[in-house]
Amino acid sequence: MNHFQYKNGELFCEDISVSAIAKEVGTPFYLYSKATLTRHFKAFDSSFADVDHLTCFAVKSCSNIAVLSLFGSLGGGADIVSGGELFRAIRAGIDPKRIIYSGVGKSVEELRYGLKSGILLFNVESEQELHRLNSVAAEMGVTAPVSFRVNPDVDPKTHAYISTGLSKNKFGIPINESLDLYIQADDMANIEVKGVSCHIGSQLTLISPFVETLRKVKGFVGRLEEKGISIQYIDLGGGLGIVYDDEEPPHPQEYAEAIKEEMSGLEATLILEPGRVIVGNAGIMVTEVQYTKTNRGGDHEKHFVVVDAGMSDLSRPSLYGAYHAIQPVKEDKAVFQVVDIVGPICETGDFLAKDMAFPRVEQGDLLAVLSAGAYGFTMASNYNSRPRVAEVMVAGDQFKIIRQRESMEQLIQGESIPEFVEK
Ligand SMILES: Cc1ncc(COP(=O)(O)O)c(C=O)c1O
Ligand SMILES: N[C@@H](CCCC[NH3+])C(=O)O
Repeated sequence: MNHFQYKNGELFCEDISVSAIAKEVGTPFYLYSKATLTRHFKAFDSSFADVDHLTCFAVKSCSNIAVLSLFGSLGGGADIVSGGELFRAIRAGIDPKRIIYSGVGKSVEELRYGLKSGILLFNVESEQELHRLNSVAAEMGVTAPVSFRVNPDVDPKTHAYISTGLSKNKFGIPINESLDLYIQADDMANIEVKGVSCHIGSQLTLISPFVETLRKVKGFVGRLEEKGISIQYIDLGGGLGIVYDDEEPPHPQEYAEAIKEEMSGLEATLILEPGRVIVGNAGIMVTEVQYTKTNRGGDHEKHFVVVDAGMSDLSRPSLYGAYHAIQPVKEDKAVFQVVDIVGPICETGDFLAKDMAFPRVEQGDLLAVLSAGAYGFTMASNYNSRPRVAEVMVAGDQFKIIRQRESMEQLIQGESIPEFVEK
């Protein structure tokens, strides 16, 4: 359930019509519903209410500080993967003791920043990272709290580009080779071993890969205990899928029940890193039709709806062939035709939808691209020198721009013409 619904033929976000927002903000823009964000966060988090757990929202999925601050106020922490995300999380008021740091390529500077900030855990992804972290911590005279991200070699049965827990993926340390690393880390002066973490992929629609992973982790924790290494945190990562089209992902409650059953007997705090399941259907992208056209070949004709948002604003369709439902903001359009909905960017791969049966729309009509709250704005770029779009949050009958549309000046901010180029 989300708060993007039609009322009298007009799409509303909570109590405000999307057209009214577009009139003030211009297009394109991302639009988030506070009530939906809150509802989805609580639905996930409260499913684990009876176990010791921490929900660390995956910042990469939707990183606006207003969104992070909302989840912080609901008791959430943050799963970060860069110094930039750490900066955002702290600015949003998230307690560093609720921040965990994943990622295969943490730089010395980023490790230092994490240590200085006093984060809860570093999810270390390689032996070299462990050594780097130990020496940075030694140099700073502190101890680094560590989980290793183990790679359980479980097939998450999702898109190949967002599968992360197979042995052929770059993430984590093969679970079978991790024991020696734990023993090594346990002896290091500036490392405190605290947990085991994993994350097998994103947009999972089955529970079984999570359960298989947790079983492997559980077995591994037993082996660690035999070596005298006790584990305080078990981090299962994120990955629960959502409905974009006709998927049937499990409800967070079902997911939680399966996990809790497997966790029984373990004395550790459970950490979860959900992203998409919380924000995916709490945000849409609004775009305006610029042109419609038909390109005819010998034996075919192709209809295009050209809109003012493209792959630089929402890259998922181009990057993964991902499906996003698209609907006109005004519902009264009745004649359907099969169209490609494309952006203004000079790439054939710049599309938001391909061969979609779509009501006949006209120049100036507003379209809502649904399920755009996760990996939407955060994956936007300035390709074709397009300023990044605005982000807006609605709460009831109010809305606020939570990120201004970029200006032309911001587009070239930091650029300069050196003397040896100037005429
Ligand atoms: C380490 C890590 N944690 C959490 C997530 C969040 O995943 P999702 O948005 O699928 O819940 C990701 C992204 O897949 C990730 O790489
Ligand atoms: N960017 C991906 C998800 C990647 C998750 C990161 N580990 C998507 O849009 O589906």
